[in-house]
Amino acid sequence: MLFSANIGFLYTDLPLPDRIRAAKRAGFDAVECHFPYDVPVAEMRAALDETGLPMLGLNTVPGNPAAGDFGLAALPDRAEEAAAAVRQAVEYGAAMGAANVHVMAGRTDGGAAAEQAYRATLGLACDLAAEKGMTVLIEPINRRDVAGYHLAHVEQAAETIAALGRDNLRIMFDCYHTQIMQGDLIRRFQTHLPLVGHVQIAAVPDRGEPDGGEICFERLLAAFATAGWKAPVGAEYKPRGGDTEVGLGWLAPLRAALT
Ligand SMILES: O=C(O)C(=O)[C@@H](O)CO
Ligand SMILES: [Mg+2]
Repeated sequence: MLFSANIGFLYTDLPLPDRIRAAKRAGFDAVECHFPYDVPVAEMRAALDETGLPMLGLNTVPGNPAAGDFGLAALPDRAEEAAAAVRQAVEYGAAMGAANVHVMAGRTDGGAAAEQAYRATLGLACDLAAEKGMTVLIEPINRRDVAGYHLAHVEQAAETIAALGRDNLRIMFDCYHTQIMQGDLIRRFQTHLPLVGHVQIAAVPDRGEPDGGEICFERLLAAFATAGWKAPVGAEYKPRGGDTEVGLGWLAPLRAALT
């Protein structure tokens, strides 16, 4: 099993390009990020070239987090901002060599207008991403952490993907969020595997290192591998002690157990 360091949550004491270098030293096979936009893309590219790590993805900007925004794509009255966020993410992502762009939906009332806006933004994202050979990801996010998030269930993501009928639209299967909202992770993953573009893990409920809580990662990821998952799994957790290096004791044993 291969692992990707999510440098949005890991190594947060370092500048982003140095987080890529730290991930390489720690033995990760890939990296992924959240919002790299303040860093000149050439600096990200240089760290990726130097380490040889693939960049799996980045997020569209969330809007104004201080005002409670957690994405824009499904907000009917923010369509222009959502489109600009998509253009920015595809452009930056392509320059960095990223494989995927995660388009963040935002908090909505869950009504038809929101889903219509969401599909319109995703259609644009798929068109732009296709020109760069990139895939668009949509991620069901738990509503305990992000109340009102438009996309919270894997089946809803599958419905949206079916409605759009695009080849480059996939699910970000984040086991942390889906365990909280729905559970039944192994069956749900097997059922939706053809639609899954990326997998992420963290302990539940504390979102710490994947070495405890209510998920047995060894058995979960063994089942994912048996189902056919070969791409890296994203380590998207918040180190419990704050120090990423100190908390990395989970990586080698989990990798060894899965080989
Ligand atoms: O919160 C998550 O889970 C994510 O994967 C992020 O991309 C959202 O910021
Ligand atoms: Mg995630």
